[in-house]
Amino acid sequence: MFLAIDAGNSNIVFGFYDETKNKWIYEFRVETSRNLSVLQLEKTIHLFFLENNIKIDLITQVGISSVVPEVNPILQQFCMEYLGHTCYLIDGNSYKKLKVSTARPNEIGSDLMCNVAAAYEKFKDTAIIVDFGTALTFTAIGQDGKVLGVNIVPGLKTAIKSLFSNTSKLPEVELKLPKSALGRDTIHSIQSGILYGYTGLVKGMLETMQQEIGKPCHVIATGGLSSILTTLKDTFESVDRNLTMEGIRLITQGNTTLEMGSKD
Ligand SMILES: Nc1ncnc2c1ncn2[C@@H]1O[C@H](COP(=O)(O)OP(=O)(O)O)[C@@H](O)[C@H]1O
Ligand SMILES: CC(C)(COP(=O)(O)O)[C@@H](O)C(=O)NCCC(=O)O
Ligand SMILES: [K+]
Repeated sequence: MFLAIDAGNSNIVFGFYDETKNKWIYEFRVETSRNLSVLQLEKTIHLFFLENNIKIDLITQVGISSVVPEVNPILQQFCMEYLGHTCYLIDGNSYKKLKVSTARPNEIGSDLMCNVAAAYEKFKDTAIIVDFGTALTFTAIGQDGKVLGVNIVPGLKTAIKSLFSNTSKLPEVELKLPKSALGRDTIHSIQSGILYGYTGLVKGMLETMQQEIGKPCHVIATGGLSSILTTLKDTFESVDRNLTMEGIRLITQGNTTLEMGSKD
């Protein structure tokens, strides 16, 4: 069994891939805390393993993507102590040969690079990956797998939290699409503004990007919040919640069609 650990700014996701069944069989999330301790992580995971009858010995390999460097030592120590494994931490060296037309390839988040590897494996064609996490990101890949560009905006929850923390009177509202776009009270107004507003943002961004690329692209969504905007159901060719984990697996195992660069 392969274990992918995807450390994002809101959640650290542990994904378990069963190689005999060729599928992701479990997903486990913990909140990303910069004060996370190894002991705390071990306790939580231990319980999850017991509940799901997962045997540690079945884990043969561990790959990590992290965009939260503060938790890296904790995750590495966890792998060594609890799983008895060294882990492969994806970084700029993992994809140093990858064709990237952005100015500073090493700056790109490893989660986005994992998305690129997995989406290119799927389409082998121009594609845009929309990742609904703490940040909402758009990553464009060319026909040959070259990364054409990345756009970053505040994610849905981040936008809601930012209104709450920057105003006196706006509450933190549930991420729920209201029936009407015309807000009738404060909660409804925020929900409409964010959810219908982001619907337009995503559609507009995709249109602008495809115009610049000069052809229609495959568009795929991922991320913990990828199913909130039901208004976008016809915009995405597919929604793949495991895309980043799939990329972690492909890069760690050196199985990408893209020339990523050596992991040694
Ligand atoms: N099954 C789910 N249902 C609803 N929301 C979810 C689910 N899984 C994750 N989320 C939400 O998705 C967000 C995290 O998305 P994620 O893509 O993991 O972000 P990040 O990579 O920035 O940590 C969190 O706000 C979490 O509450
Ligand atoms: C854009 C991100 C913050 C997204 O992180 P997430 O929403 O998954 O927590 C992350 O990929 C990151 O820190 N990237 C570095 C900057 C870049 O990609 O150009
Ligand atoms: K992510």
